[in-house]
Amino acid sequence: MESAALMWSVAAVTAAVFFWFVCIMGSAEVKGKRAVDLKMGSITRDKVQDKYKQYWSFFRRPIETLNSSENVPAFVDTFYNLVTDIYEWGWGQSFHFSPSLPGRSHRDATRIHEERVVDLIKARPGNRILDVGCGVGGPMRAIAARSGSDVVGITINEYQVGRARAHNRKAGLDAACEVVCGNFLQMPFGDSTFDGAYSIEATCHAPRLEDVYAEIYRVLKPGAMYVSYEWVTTGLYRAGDPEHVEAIHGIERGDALPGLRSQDQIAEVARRVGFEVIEERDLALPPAGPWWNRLKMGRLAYWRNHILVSILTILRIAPKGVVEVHEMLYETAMHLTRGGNRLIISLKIPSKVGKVRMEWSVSACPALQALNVLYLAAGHDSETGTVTNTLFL
Ligand SMILES: C=C(CC[C@@H](C)[C@H]1CC[C@H]2C3=CC[C@H]4[C@H](C)[C@@H](O)CC[C@]4(C)[C@H]3CC[C@]12C)C(C)C
Ligand SMILES: C[S@@+](CC[C@H](N)C(=O)[O-])C[C@H]1O[C@@H](n2cnc3c(N)ncnc32)[C@H](O)[C@@H]1O
Repeated sequence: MESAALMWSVAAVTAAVFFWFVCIMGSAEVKGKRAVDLKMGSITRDKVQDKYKQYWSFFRRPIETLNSSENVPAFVDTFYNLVTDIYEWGWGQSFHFSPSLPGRSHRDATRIHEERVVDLIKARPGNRILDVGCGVGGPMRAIAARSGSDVVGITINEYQVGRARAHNRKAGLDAACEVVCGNFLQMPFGDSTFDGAYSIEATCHAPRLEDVYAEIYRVLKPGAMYVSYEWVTTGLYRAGDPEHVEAIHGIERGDALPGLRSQDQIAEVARRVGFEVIEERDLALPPAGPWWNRLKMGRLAYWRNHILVSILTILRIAPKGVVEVHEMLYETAMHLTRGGNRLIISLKIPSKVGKVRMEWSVSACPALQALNVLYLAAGHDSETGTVTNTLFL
């Protein structure tokens, strides 16, 4: 009798520890996803491993063949089927980095970085704003809530559309946020139909940046503003250094990128399609804290997540293939950290491009600088050529 009671107690404790490990420790940052709910987007369970292998062999090809390939959007779609739930579970609803802000949480830094868009493109209540490559809509909700604008997001991935709509409803923002499934290289929107646009770490998936920038230019009303947070290689990147090349290729393979562009190419492309470039800035440079800091979540956290996905796969709760996808993301995180530490990749060159001309003057505001925030004042007037606008970046 006593040994039966002991066995039951051991079983109960084991179950409680397992529940805590999976459901509490393994729950999403923003409680959006739990480890036990990991799916692989719209891919059926039995196809996950095959799809992962197809993805991997496609993105291991030489970059020159990738950026001329018509198949890139289809493989980017597969990539987001494979990673969307893991991103939500391990990172949250905003699939991007942000400059780290001393004394502020990652969550705050993310929101501040997103809300900065509102000022940059001057989004106002009643405006129609386009989110190019919207993911599951973390930025879209922050920007709609902050600006009172209506935001229309586009993503190539159907599964993300469902996730974004569900989050919008839950946040009570479904009237202000619309999500469309489509290719940003051929958008299903009329010419001159948006008052502003932004893209956050999304246009790096385009094989040719011209194509997506030209589409954005087409759908913007004359004078409207566009801001893009781009992933780029910096001037320190040396194509002859094997360590640099390995880091950059690792980032491209593990993030479905058909070839990273260098920092001096972005504004040039924007001009070529008709934009006037108003301002360009590398937010990875001081005073901003390193964007890759957040990846230093510690080997323990990665190890815990690895054990979790392995157990869930053995129990057939998670589909076969999840462990490989998780492993790929871990490798990618290592390459991103290496690239960041060597300063050969910068993830933040927001280039603010618009169809109007404005004069900019930069002045330092000590109080704001303490938060690693820069203060910009712009002057421009319709009659005299100088209106006053104050932007907090
Ligand atoms: C802009 C893009 C995505 C940027 C980031 C949101 C993601 C890049 C690498 C991802 C991650 C790497 C390691 C994962 C970890 C192994 C896992 O346990 C939990 C999730 C990760 C932290 C995951 C989260 C998202 C990233 C940081 C690209 C695609 C253009
Ligand atoms: C790294 S995520 C960023 C998502 C979002 N901007 C955010 O910060 O949370 C990149 C997004 O770009 C989208 N994307 C990539 N290529 C696309 C294409 N050709 N057409 C539409 N969306 C695309 C992906 O589906 C994904 O939603």
